[in-house]
Amino acid sequence: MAAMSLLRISGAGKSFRGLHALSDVDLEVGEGEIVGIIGPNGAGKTTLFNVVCGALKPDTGTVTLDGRDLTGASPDRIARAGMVRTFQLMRPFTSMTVVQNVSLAAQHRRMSAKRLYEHSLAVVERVGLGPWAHRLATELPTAGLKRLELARTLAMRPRVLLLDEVLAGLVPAEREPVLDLLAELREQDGTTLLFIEHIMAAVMRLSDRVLVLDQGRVLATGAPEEVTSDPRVIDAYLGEEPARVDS
Ligand SMILES: Nc1ncnc2c1ncn2[C@@H]1O[C@H](COP(=O)(O)OP(=O)(O)OP(=O)(O)O)[C@@H](O)[C@H]1O
Repeated sequence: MAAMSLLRISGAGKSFRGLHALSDVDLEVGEGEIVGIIGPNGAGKTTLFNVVCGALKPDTGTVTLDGRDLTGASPDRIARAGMVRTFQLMRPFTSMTVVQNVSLAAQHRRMSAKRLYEHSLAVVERVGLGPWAHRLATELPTAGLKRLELARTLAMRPRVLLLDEVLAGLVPAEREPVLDLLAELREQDGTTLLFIEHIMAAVMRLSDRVLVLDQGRVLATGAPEEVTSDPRVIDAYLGEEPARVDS
């Protein structure tokens, strides 16, 4: 790769009491690139996100963003450096409206109260929650909560956004607008995306490149068509449930 990578994960390893959740994982991601992360349950996908975003300190290896070493830094510092993740099961602050929940996430950006409100409202509208902006976040249906989680991360204006199964729990008709929004983030904002996803149709559509993890190791990496036709990937992951490719 000629251009310098924005995000560089090098030799990342993490064990839990002897279980190698992540072993010697290397990944370089260019600015504006979209990388899908797949693999069977327990492959280490979430652990990789946690190591990158500072929720876990890796036992080995380094994580750098734009040449800056962020290995083992706090999630807060990493977020300020421009890298944030979404959580699968987000719990909004119950007594707050949708826009207030988003404001809370953006607060560290040192804006005036008025500017913070406008910024948060714009993000809420961008993710399609405009009509819900002033309702309690707890009134949102699942699809709405997923959008709110996305909005909370977007409010931080990430350079690198890590998405943990943002499509899980959505019916196909609800997935489309989310996929469109993710593609738009790259097109309009140049946001770099890493996304863990089990829905292969989405992985195929969105990814420039796919990383396959298996038992904590990189099993394969390459263009979506390349990776999904790799016999080792079919064996370790896709083969179990061929229907995944179309689902
Ligand atoms: N905090 C922890 N303590 C102990 N073991 C853990 C911890 N977090 C993860 N593990 C183990 O590490 C391995 C990798 O888990 P991880 O959650 O990263 O996999 P995953 O690929 O995200 O799986 P899934 O698709 O099921 O979410 C699993 O065996 C898991 O049980």
